[in-house]
Amino acid sequence: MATNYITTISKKYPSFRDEPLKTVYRWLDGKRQDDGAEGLWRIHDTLYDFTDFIERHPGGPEWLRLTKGTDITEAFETHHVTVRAEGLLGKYKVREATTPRAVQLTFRDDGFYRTLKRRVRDKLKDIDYGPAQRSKLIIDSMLAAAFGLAFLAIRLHSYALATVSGLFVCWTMISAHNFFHQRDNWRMLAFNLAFSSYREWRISHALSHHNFPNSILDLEISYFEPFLCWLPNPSIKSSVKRIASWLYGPLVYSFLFYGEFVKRVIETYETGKNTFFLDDLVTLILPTFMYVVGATSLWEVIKMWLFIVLVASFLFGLIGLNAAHHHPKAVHDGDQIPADIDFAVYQMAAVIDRSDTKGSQFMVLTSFGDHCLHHLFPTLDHGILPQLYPVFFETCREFETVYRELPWLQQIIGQHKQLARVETMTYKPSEKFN
Ligand code: HEM
Repeated sequence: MATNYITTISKKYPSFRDEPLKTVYRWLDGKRQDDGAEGLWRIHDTLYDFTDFIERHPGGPEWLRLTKGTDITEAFETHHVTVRAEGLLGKYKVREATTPRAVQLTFRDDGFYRTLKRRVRDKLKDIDYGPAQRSKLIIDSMLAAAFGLAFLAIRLHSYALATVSGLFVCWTMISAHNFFHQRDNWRMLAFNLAFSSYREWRISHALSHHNFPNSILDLEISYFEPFLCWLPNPSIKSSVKRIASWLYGPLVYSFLFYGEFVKRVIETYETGKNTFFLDDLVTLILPTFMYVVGATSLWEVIKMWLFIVLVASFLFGLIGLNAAHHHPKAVHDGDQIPADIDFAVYQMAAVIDRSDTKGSQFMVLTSFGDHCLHHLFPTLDHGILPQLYPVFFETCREFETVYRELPWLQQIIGQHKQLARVETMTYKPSEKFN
């Protein structure tokens, strides 16, 4: 039978996507307008009212508070591996939705994702959870190293040591990403170490990017579009931008963290909506510590701290934007994908894993490693993901979907080729890779 293809997972061009100030709250407003959730929460084709459940939600109240009025199908499916959450749905059901879903990703009971989830659920009963504890030890050690090096840097007036401190700030933040995907816990706050916000990333990264990677619904695509454009669409990237972005890309990486802060200041000023919370003060802990223990001038501390943030930002961009999504063979909106694509198959289409970090828990935790499995089960600690490969590969074979991986150098070269790519391609799940 001939396969039908589609070129986007979003049936409708997302509302507010092209507004000049792209923010997480505007993204949620757009979903409220487009998702047919009628002011409630939508899962598949049913509407629910979880108002009374918000404060009791084991994952934390924020997830449900933020998503009222939107379709949470993908988030609901991926954030609950056990059947407990599904068992609660009946209690909160209101009625059937009147419009079809805006996103064309499927979760058939006999499809790839649900089959794999059942197998993972069984597997989780007898795996070793020791590595999840080790993840905590790793992030705690990196946090301590970031502070220790910042102390030495300010005492010895050494920008070389400040650079290494920046590396540890970056690694700490990437590892904190493992924790903000999970139920509320203090380690997620480490993500706020350098002007970033775990709260905003739970929307832009966990709800937007994770569920709809490389699509027009992915904020990690639209945020960068004025500067770095990965969609293969000549109408949004001129010939000059396609190549010039290779040169100024590193500058974009360096100012990512400052940019996030400035954007939130502008948003608060322009919309009157406060986007700052008590946890944003975490950003000030490192410079305050440097000032207290460094016994030097405030100006010295500010200069060196801003330098540490710059280094951390550059490395975060370098690692994050070359991690797994922007190789020319990774599907981007505009490329052809099979119609009715299963959620898991779409994730595999949009991810090419890093092969060189496999097997090292430290490397995986600090490089967005084991990314495919992480997209499929974001609440599972990165430390335990390697134990799931046997059931994952078994399911890949059964559904004739090829798992793809490449070393970092090829990911970096691929990311630059993707910035230049304007021709679209067709993704065939069973097609051989390499
Ligand atoms: C935007 C949608 C949602 C998100 C992002 C979300 C996120 C999460 C997260 C991060 C956890 C912690 C997982 C862990 O530590 O293993 C969790 C647990 C849980 N959530 Fe949600 N959740 C959502 C919607 C819901 C809804 C609608 C229900 C109930 C009807 C629900 C019920 C539960 C339950 C029972 C748990 C405990 C863990 C389990 O037994 O699976 N969640 N959720």
